[in-house]
Amino acid sequence: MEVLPSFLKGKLSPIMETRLLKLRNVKLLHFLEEAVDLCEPESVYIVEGTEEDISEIRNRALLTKEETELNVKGHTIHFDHALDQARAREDTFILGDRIPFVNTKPRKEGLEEVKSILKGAMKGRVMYVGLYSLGPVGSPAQILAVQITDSPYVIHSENILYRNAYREFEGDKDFLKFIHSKGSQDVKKRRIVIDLDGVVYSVNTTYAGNSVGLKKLALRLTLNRAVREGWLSEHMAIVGLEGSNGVHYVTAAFPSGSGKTSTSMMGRLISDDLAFIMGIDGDVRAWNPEAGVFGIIQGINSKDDPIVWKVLHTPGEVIFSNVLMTPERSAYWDGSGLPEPEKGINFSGEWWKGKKDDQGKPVPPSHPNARFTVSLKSFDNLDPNYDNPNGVKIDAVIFGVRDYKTLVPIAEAFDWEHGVVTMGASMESARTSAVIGKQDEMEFNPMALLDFISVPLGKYVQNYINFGKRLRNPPKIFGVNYFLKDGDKYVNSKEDKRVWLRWVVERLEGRSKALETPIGKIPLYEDLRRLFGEALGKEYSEKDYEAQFSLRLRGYKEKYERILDIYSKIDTPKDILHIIERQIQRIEEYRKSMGDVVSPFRLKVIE
Ligand SMILES: Nc1nc2c(ncn2[C@@H]2O[C@H](COP(=O)(O)OP(=O)(O)OP(=O)(O)O)[C@@H](O)[C@H]2O)c(=O)[nH]1
Ligand SMILES: O=C([O-])CC(=O)C(=O)O
Ligand SMILES: [Mn+2]
Repeated sequence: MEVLPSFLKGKLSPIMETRLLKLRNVKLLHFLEEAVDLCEPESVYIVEGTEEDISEIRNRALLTKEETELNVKGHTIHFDHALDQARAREDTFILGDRIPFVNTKPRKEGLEEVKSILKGAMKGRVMYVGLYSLGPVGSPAQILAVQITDSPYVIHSENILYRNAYREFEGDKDFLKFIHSKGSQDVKKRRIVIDLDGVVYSVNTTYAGNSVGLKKLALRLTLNRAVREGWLSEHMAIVGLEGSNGVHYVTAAFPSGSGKTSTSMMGRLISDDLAFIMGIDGDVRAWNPEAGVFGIIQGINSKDDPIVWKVLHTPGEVIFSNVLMTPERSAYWDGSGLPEPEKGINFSGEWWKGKKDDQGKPVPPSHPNARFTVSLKSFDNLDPNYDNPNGVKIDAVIFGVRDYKTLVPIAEAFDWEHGVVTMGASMESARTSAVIGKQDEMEFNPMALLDFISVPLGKYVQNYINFGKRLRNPPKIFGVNYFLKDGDKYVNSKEDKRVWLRWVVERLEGRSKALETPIGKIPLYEDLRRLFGEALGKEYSEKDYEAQFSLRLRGYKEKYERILDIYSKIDTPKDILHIIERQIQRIEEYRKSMGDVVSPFRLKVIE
């Protein structure tokens, strides 16, 4: 492969030509041919990932006005279209046969539609080709991926969020394939089309959750592969928690907008959003597919989030998206604790205090799903193992939800299967602004993967259970809820999660006891009082404990009846249904003898 194929003639500078031909990757050439024929770009830019490359792409994002420089060195701001501020669930399809809970489209129809929109979409534009590795290079979790896009903002984001891996593409290696075009940004023609065996297409959107292929689009592909190969590709943070016997790494699933990034800042950061998890010699090991954070900015303040606050106020590479740019060119967002500016520029254009939209609704200065994009390397709590090809050993798994009414702040499962089924597969959580559409409605969201499941759900849960069976000593599983309310007030503050995480560590090290309940094991008052003192220097009253840990058994019963109903109607293995049925039976027995709401002071200590 010494000569350039004809479809690329006139589209590559001599440097780019050398870069491409050096790889001798015929599969890559075939992919480029498809993209060039379809999108008809003026030229092609191969990203090698050198420092010059990275700064060149950042400059191009500024030149095309996809980003604007802020008044701190290295900081830029990007705006997505006012109607393109979050993941577009309704416009996202997996090609192929119907699968319950998955938005599918017949293959031929889906491909024809998206290709007709992408036809010629890059005319007069540069087509960027980013070459990355999901997971540390040389690890069992390494999966190569190629992003094609006409948006320098998208490539700039990926250079921050993923590991450039140009050299790994030498030879005929396989890779995941993503083609994105910002198109005309007509949201009516926004489509995200996922071919599980082929290319993922995304057009007429720039919001990173829809356009950055390696993030949530790749998750559908890797989840599907993981189920076929017997490992787990999850929507989870990975964090190291210090205990008396060293560091315990845990993974933590929370639906979008519900606690992954904030939990990952409570200990040693490995990952804030995604995890590849494999069984290796009987242990569980996990890797971060990513190398950066695309985090929610609303509510980030100096007291609750000192680590993120520092990153967002220090010179260095940061892309802010959909916050307010003040006349002094600084970034402002809601919940920062700073006074609201009088005016600025935001996702709706010019913004001023009191601005209303077409329907007369107030326009907030920053969008509730406004975000920051930053390399992991910028965080003071980054764990030295973040890029270790061996990953880290996982001792516990957390499944967390946003449940205002029923679930206790933390409970430990009886065992792996009980936790996987009644905590992970049974998650119900309130929708947040990370998805376009109605907010705050409770929805079924198994393992925080509702939008990303790409296999039948029963099969997915069975893979989880089988995964545990192959382990020497399966991790303990915990169910968490940071969002319980009494009336309209949260019963916990944001920092209380430190205490729940300490309890996890003490359970792993055998230093805290537990109370038996029908839904799992919960903390004792005495242990929590001690931990609130140690972790936060806070008094913890019996009244607080009772408000947080009373078992709302009627709510629990109704929840598991809904879950049983859902799983009974799809193709679910019998053993999984039995675990839910036994949970309902246990709740009913307790409820009959103890009533609808049971104070934790009436429960017995088990260990
Ligand atoms: N009330 C309350 N809010 C919290 C707590 N922890 C986090 N939040 C808020 O919940 C929102 C989402 O938290 P994140 O940790 O960013 O959620 P995430 O799971 O990383 O979300 P994605 O990045 O969309 O996947 C933010 O606005 C936080 O400020 C908590 O303990 N209590
Ligand atoms: O993908 C996104 O848009 C951001 C994110 O982390 C999520 O929604 O889970
Ligand atoms: Mn996050």
